[in-house]
Amino acid sequence: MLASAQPLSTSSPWMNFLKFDKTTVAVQRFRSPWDARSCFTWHAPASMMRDGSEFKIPHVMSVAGSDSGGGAGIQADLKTCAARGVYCSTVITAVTAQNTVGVQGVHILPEDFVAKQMKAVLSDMQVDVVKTGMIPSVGIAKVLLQCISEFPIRALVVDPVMVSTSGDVLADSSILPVFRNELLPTADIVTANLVEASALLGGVQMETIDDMKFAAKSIYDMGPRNVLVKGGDLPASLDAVDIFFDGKNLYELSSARINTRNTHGTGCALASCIAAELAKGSPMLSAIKVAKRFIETALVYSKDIEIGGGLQGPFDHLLKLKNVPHRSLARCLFSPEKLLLYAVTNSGMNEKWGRSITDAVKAAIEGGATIVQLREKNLETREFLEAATACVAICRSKGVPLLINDRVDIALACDADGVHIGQSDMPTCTARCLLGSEKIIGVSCQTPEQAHRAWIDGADYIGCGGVYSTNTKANNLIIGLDGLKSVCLASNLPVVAIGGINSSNACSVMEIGVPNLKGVAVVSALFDRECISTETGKLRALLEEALGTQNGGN
Ligand SMILES: Nc1ncnc2c1ncn2[C@@H]1O[C@H](COP(=O)(O)OP(=O)(O)O)[C@@H](O)[C@H]1O
Ligand SMILES: Cc1ncc(COP(=O)(O)O)c(N)n1
Repeated sequence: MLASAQPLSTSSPWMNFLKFDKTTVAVQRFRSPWDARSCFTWHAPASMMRDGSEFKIPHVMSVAGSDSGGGAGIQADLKTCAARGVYCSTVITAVTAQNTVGVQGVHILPEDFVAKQMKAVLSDMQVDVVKTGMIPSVGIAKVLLQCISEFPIRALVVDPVMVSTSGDVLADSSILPVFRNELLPTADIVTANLVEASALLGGVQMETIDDMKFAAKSIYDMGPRNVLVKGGDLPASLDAVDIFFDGKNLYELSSARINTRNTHGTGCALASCIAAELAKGSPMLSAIKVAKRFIETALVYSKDIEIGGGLQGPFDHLLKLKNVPHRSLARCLFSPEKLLLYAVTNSGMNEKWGRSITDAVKAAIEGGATIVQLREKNLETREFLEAATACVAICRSKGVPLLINDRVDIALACDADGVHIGQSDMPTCTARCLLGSEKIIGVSCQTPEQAHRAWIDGADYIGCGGVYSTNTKANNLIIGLDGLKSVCLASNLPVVAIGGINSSNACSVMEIGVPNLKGVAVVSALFDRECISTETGKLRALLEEALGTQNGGN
């Protein structure tokens, strides 16, 4: 259940009188009606609560400007929420023509159209948290205040965007009174950078941590429930220090200052990450700590990426842009025909013959393997990852897909083409969530029920066996050719047969007469032989012949 908000009056009775010098801060303080609401008495994490059969997805609505360069504004909010696993709807207040050099133009949207966007979202979707960025006009601020008074939300995060990192004005000083008198008093948190904090406080100097502490307390006196003063631009500080004030305690939140030009949009991402964590149900201080860590991690990851030629570059919220170790080599698209001769490695056999995994994989590909799986049960993770990364490079250069047995983490880390999982490994749908839609997932099935399930759960192919007895898998059930056929018939997925298959029985397997049986997976008959490439070549020729006979017979 969401906590419901008290309706908010649009006329503002919470006028504060602040005198902005450090000695006298005379404050007449009226808290907003939101003080009375229980927006932070979280009944249960909003995230992933099962309500009947449906998941309640934490939802942030971002009310902000569009940054054509994609680093800040709405674009930053969308990426941040996606990275944090939270749904983000967007109400665009202005469209900016912007890049890493600066802001070349600002087109403010008509306030009635901003209102239309807001109502469209709020009237239909259950928004947990509203996060505001660029509010470029008093009219748009009023529209926002009106809308959030009409619809229940759990929290309001205000990032009082005024000037871009490049120094361009995004909201002029005419916005300050409505910020001070109306928006801030309704906010659960305000996240102001040094320039914004100074502007809100009528131009106070912001040069030291003590100035930031003073500012946090003074802004708090304008009515928000919490204040974060961000020190990204604090000249004298070696660390990136932010000051958080919750009305009782002051916190100095410090992280390493990352030496990079790619800090465009950090403020937007910080605020939307706080909003995302609040939407999941986090208390305020932990939401801020998570957000700060999120920024630090993203900046470390992105410190050397090059997008645009200006002074302030964007960073990578999703930590994905560099994750293509072999970017010059195209990923293999999976087609069922690739299952024809499926080579599955075995570390014991490589040890026996004194071969490295990479040499074994190279030889199998040379002989004509059409797909390779690394099935390494003895290697430590580090060693396995190194070998897998090398094998990905080899396989990709030859257009042969490489899958990892069981280890989704290794597959992700080395950017393999996918995984092969068994019935007692990670569930297929969980593996799919982790791997995304592009990776190949193969599932071992021995029964028609398992085969049907694999199809429903989003597998790409089925590995079916043991067709014959084998000593590469202990206690393996032998299902024979009949079992193989019934599995094939139970699923629309392509099937590869496995278990004791070699050049003397491969043709009989391929001749069972089901169109979705696409090939054979082989371990010993390739890797427990003196010359892997010769054995692979022989088997490939036999399979081609069996295929030719089948196609000729059609
Ligand atoms: N170079 C940096 N290294 C680490 N953290 C940074 C760096 N620059 C900014 N931050 C952090 O990013 C967040 C946004 O801060 P800031 O850049 O001051 O906001 P804005 O983008 O609104 O100007 C803060 O948590 C700040 O500490
Ligand atoms: C549309 C829009 N919103 C916010 C910012 C602030 O981001 P930054 O301070 O990093 O320039 C921006 N530049 N553009």
